[in-house]
Amino acid sequence: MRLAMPPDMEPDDDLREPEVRTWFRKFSDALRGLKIAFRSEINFFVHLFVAVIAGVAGGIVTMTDERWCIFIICVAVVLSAELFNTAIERLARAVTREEHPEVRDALDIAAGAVLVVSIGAAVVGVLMIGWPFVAQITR
Ligand SMILES: Nc1ncnc2c1ncn2[C@@H]1O[C@H](COP(=O)(O)OP(=O)(O)OP(=O)(O)O)[C@@H](O)[C@H]1O
Repeated sequence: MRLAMPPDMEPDDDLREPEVRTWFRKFSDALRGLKIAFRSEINFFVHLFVAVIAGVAGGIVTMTDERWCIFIICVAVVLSAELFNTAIERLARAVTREEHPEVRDALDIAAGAVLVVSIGAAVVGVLMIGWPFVAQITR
């Protein structure tokens, strides 16, 4: 079966070679995404600020390598969730600027994902850094 060609498509459009993207190009596109997200979302600075404070407190209580790994994974997971949330917000805005119940659900679900990992990371931070830090300074 031959599908009808969209009106804005030239006859040879579907025969063109797909663009070969180098690893350098993919990497620079990913860095561009990071830059856009960090510039447009205050949430990243809030997460980074909390991470820096926790990192300094972690340095004071002298954590083991394993604990540093858990700390780094927590920070990476929270920032990744925030990046996905930002990406979904951008897509939603591109799809429609009108009120839409399913867009609302999608945005709220994405925000819920950030909330879940943030609470998880906060609990890990309190158990692994907060309490040892308080114990050390009140000794
Ligand atoms: N097109 C839409 N239709 C229906 N509800 C929407 C729509 N756009 C946004 N909302 C609602 O408004 C909320 C905030 O959306 P917005 O994209 O402005 O997020 P934000 O204020 O930048 O949030 P965040 O702090 O997570 O980045 C969404 O969680 C959703 O409930």
